[in-house]
Amino acid sequence: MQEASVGYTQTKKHQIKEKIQLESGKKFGPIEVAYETYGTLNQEKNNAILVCHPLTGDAHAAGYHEGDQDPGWWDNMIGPGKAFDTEKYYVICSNVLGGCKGTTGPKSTNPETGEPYALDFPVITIKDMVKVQKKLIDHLGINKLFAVTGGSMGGMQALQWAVTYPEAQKFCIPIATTAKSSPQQIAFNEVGRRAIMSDPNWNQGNYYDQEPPKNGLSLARMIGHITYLSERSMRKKFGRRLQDKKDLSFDFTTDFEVESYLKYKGKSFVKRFDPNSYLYLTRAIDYFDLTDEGERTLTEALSKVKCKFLVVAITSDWLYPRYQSKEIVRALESQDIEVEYSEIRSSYGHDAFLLEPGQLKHLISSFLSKITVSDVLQRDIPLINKDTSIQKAAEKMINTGLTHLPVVEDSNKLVGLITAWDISKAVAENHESLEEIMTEKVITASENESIRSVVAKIRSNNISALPVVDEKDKVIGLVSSDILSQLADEKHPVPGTD
Ligand SMILES: CC(=O)SCCNC(=O)CCNC(=O)[C@H](O)C(C)(C)COP(=O)(O)OP(=O)(O)OC[C@H]1O[C@@H](n2cnc3c(N)ncnc32)[C@H](O)[C@@H]1OP(=O)(O)O
Ligand SMILES: N[C@@H](CCO)C(=O)O
Repeated sequence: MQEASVGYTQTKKHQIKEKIQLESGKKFGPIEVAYETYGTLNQEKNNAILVCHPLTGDAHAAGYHEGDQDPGWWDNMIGPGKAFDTEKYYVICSNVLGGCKGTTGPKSTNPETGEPYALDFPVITIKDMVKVQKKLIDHLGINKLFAVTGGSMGGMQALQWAVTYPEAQKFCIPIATTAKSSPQQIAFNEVGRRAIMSDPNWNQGNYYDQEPPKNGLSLARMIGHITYLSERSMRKKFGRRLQDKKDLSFDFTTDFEVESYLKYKGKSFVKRFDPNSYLYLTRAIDYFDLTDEGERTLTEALSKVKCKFLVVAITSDWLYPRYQSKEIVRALESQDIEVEYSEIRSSYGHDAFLLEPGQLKHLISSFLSKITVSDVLQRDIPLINKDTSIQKAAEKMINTGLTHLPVVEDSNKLVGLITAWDISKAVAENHESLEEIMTEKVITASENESIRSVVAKIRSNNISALPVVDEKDKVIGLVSSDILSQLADEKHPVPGTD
């Protein structure tokens, strides 16, 4: 399928009225959450992918806002035919707590004072960000996310989701990240923060009605940006070329292209970011440590996770080096948790997760294509037996929204299937018992069957849901054609389809 844009998008808002308990012990609220969604949430609400943004990202991950020249920050990854294919998945991205792009952060108005919070905003952590995202996901009525993903600080959030809400996602794809910030990462963040706080315009964070600390923020971004590139990519991009001059100036004006580039990056950053948010978000990154400051090992921290992992590192990333991803992989493997490790081979450095969509698409789609029925089946379904009244069966369908109910006997052994159509027929033809109308030769799926195989069954028999049974014909759950067709791999059409 050809890649395409999700088109025009709009940022929506969700209000969390109650206060939430922060990791610091403080309670904080109300909170407004800015978010965008792309694609369509299916009826079962099981095709949602939460994309968590990196340090300076926002809710606008894909598509265009009216009047904008540039698309969202991960537009090369999200859209029809892209790695996160919006023809299959419903992609959600929200601005983090503490951010400056619509979600409550230091520049938001404190309802108690009517003034911006500034430094009265509480120190927040990755756990707190994730807690707020969970409230948004609950609000959208999604019990279980198909996947949670993100790069850098987004990868930290994805890991934290798997630890805090083990039942809430099937797949976790952390990219170019770590299970705990290293001294070097903290050190760079601290230099950036000092640059902001040393700017006289910072004024202890109270600059919202005056000139903001632009020089400090710009300097912080210049330092940060160096860490997002690799030595090789800088050499390739700039060499020692001079900017708009033939000779060295022998003063402290801009001589080299690389200097000009960094100044440009710093200057453009201040137009889109709040200095206080930079302080708070880098602090949240510093505090990120799944081992809770050594209170438990990483293996212990990850011992309760339930999802499958694809951990992606970047070969030239010296800010979040590969060993940090491998630590996560080893800890998961030692717990027998299914994990794949892959590398983006790139000279771009840390920012390669924004610049190598081709490789990422290949890694992610081949990882997601390995899913089986067990990854998508709905386990919590009502079962009925032959003696259930037709009215009761109809009630169960209405209450659950399911159009197929397996009929079982002792120990949940499958003996038949009732569909909404059967119920209509029973009413029209005056049948009195389920036994008269149920299908006895039921086509079923097994837990480890591939999606392709089940889609083939569904299409060739023209049915829309299958009971999933174990080797003793005991019902485990139900899969519907909706999610299955979406996940079927278009590169390998399912037999019997055009
Ligand atoms: C909303 C968000 O952005 S979310 C988070 C993701 N975004 C970021 O991280 C932004 C910071 N990262 C970057 O800028 C990254 O380098 C990338 C990955 C996003 C962009 O990579 P590339 O497309 O290779 O762009 P590159 O780094 O070369 O920068 C290009 C810009 O620098 C300018 N530039 C290049 N060389 C020079 C120079 N010698 N002097 C001055 N400016 C220069 C270009 O004119 C261009 O300007 P424009 O962005 O206004 O068009
Ligand atoms: N360059 C990205 C990654 C930082 O880790 C950003 O600014 O968010």
